[in-house]
Amino acid sequence: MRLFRPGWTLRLIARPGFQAFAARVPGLRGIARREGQELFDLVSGFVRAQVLMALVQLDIPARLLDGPRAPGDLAPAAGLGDDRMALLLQAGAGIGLLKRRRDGRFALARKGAALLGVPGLSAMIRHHDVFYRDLADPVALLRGETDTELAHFWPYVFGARGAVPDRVTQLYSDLMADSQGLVAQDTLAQVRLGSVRRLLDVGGGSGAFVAAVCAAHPALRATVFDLPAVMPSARARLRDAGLENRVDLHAGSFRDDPLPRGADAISLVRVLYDHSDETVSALLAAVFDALPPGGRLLISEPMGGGARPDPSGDVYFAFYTLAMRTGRARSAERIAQLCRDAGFEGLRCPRPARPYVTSVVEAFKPGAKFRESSVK
Ligand SMILES: C[S@@+](CC[C@H](N)C(=O)[O-])C[C@H]1O[C@@H](n2cnc3c(N)ncnc32)[C@H](O)[C@@H]1O
Repeated sequence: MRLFRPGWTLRLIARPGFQAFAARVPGLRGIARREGQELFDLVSGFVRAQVLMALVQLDIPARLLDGPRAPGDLAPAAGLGDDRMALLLQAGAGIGLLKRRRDGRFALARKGAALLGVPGLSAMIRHHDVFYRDLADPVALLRGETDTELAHFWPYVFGARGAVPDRVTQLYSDLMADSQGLVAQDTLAQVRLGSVRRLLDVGGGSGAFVAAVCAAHPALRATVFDLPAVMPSARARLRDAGLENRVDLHAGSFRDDPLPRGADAISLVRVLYDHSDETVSALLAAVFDALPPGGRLLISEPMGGGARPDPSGDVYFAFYTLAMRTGRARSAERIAQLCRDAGFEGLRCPRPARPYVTSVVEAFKPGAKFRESSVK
């Protein structure tokens, strides 16, 4: 007979009496306090996120960039009374974005300054009002009973073609392009594209990834393939970057149209997680078809659902894609399997530097060129 049934420690910890006991015992006390604080951080997570939202909506970090300010200085422009501004600034200091000075003024903390320095982060926070409304009843969301706003916010989710207002297309293109700098940086650090002659970026949005690749590889040419509605913003961005002679634009839907041929590498950056397994399998088959023997497939996006759950892929992106209703955050192993099913080999899943930014999977179409490059 076993002395202790499996899980006895968890049942012990779950007893209110044990919690009171642990708070008194040296050794256990430190652990209980730390875990208690972590638990409370989870309980108050939504309030923290809303404090962050208020700070960003009222431009407080930007307004503190020139130096510390008193609540009374900042209150009128925000339409708040001095006491409410003091409450908000105090909360901002509580979550580590601001610092309270002895004289009662508030200054930007390092994290608050970094928030301004990450392109697209403020815009991302601002658009979370939509996401939070979708999360208002998380069980209903999980049961599929919510008509989510995010599904309508991202117009291509249901395969829309051209019927989306320009303002909406521009908004999502900007959100994606702003955050693309970090994604491109982490992606390019994980792969060597020196031998690539032409890159086809499928779902390439307004061309921000291709622009970063062209800057890193001056001899490379590229094509951006995306929905017709996205083409005007891609054209404008690539023209501003002086890349109109190196990058072609190809309008189409990968659900309905063949992918252009002629590229020896194809990238899918933050594309797969928007779509169902069925759409992803069909897309990977089309990519396989469009590549020459030895051609390279590069997938880069936040991933989740793997053996080591993490708060970015398995909480944020998992629920974000759930609210979008068509896709899901997949693990590198799952993506690699879908690639193998499509015929790819030579799979690489390098360890991501910042999983909350992106993770990479690289694969090759079987063929002479792949064998040559893999021997190097
Ligand atoms: C999340 S955004 C990523 C954009 C860009 N790759 C990036 O990382 O910034 C997904 C992109 O896929 C494009 N897309 C979605 N469905 C598509 C389809 N059926 N055919 C072509 N592009 C599509 C969208 O228009 C959008 O630009």
